[in-house]
Amino acid sequence: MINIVKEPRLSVSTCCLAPSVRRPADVDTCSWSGRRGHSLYIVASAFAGSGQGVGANERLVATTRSKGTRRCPGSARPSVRRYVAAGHRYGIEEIEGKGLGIIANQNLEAGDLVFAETPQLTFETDSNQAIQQVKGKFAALPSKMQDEIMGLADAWSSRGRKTLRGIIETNGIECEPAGQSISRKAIFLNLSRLNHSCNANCDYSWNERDQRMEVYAQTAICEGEELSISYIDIREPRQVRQQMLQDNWQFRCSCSVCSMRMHAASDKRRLRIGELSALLYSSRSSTKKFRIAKRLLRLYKEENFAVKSYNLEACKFGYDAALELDDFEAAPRFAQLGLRCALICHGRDHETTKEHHGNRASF
Ligand SMILES: C[S@@+](CC[C@H](N)C(=O)[O-])C[C@H]1O[C@@H](n2cnc3c(N)ncnc32)[C@H](O)[C@@H]1O
Repeated sequence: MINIVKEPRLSVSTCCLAPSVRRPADVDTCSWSGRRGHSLYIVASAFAGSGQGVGANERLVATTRSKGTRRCPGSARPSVRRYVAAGHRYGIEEIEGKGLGIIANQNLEAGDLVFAETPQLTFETDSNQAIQQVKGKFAALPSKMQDEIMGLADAWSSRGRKTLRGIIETNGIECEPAGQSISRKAIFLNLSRLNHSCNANCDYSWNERDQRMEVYAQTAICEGEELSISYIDIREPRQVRQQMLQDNWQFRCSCSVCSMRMHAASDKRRLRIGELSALLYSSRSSTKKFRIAKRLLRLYKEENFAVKSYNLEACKFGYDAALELDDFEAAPRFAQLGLRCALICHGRDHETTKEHHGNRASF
């Protein structure tokens, strides 16, 4: 999940689909005039049935929020109609200034699976033929699915005229087993509605066995709160983050971190976090890696990072370094924390979680 090479996590950022001038070509043979646009009539994609995702072609229906449930302080939202599938943990609705977004329909705990979704369109991003491949696959889809895909946001649309290329740039998301270079991306109908935050409360994890993307809550979330993911590596100061989001998704981020008036301390911390994270990979000394891992864990806590993939990375390095240093007190602590983070990021059955289970069990 972590890109050490600081590139956007969402969107297609390859030579084939994202040339140095990132704006997709105006003339695109797969252009669309936005027939349905941002309609609130959404048909969910097919799911490999965890019971927590939306079923294949299940229509999302309007509901109103149930009364009398726990609410987060300050999360009161005007009474809105939600478009949800009955019994699901989230709904899709209009969010002021952001287009559509996803809202929690119930209180969630860290590690809860919010939904799982199979991709509608996959493509290789390291192929010179990437855009042709996407167009070919798109053309082969049923027209209803083409409509659904063309109903997704296009950050590059001009006067409401969307292009397939713009939609892929805006919504394409990597789906590779952890640790592999990103060369396969996909379009998902529901996942694509998650907006960005520089301290997101959700993260996504590719489940290679079931060939589906899973979205996990990273912290406790109250009913009515917006669910968010991070489109970029957030270990950057505000100005860099804002520039990346503007360049790649055409919006100015006003998340809780970006809108802090006193952001100097956060910027300083994130810069340091970025430097230390890079050092984890470049350093050859186990002693140094061990110290960096511990320092990073402290900084993530101070910066209140909700997403646990960064902690998971630090735990993995810390655990390996502790073993190399024969530190049999620290190693199980890293293993224990790593397992907790893996469960929150990836759920029980993921290979990464099993690896951390193994580490924990060896003590
Ligand atoms: C992947 S889409 C997310 C869903 C989108 N809001 C929709 O209506 O389908 C990305 C686009 O959503 C909008 N967006 C995402 N996060 C945002 C944020 N934090 N603030 C404002 N706009 C945001 C931007 O227009 C961006 O190009």
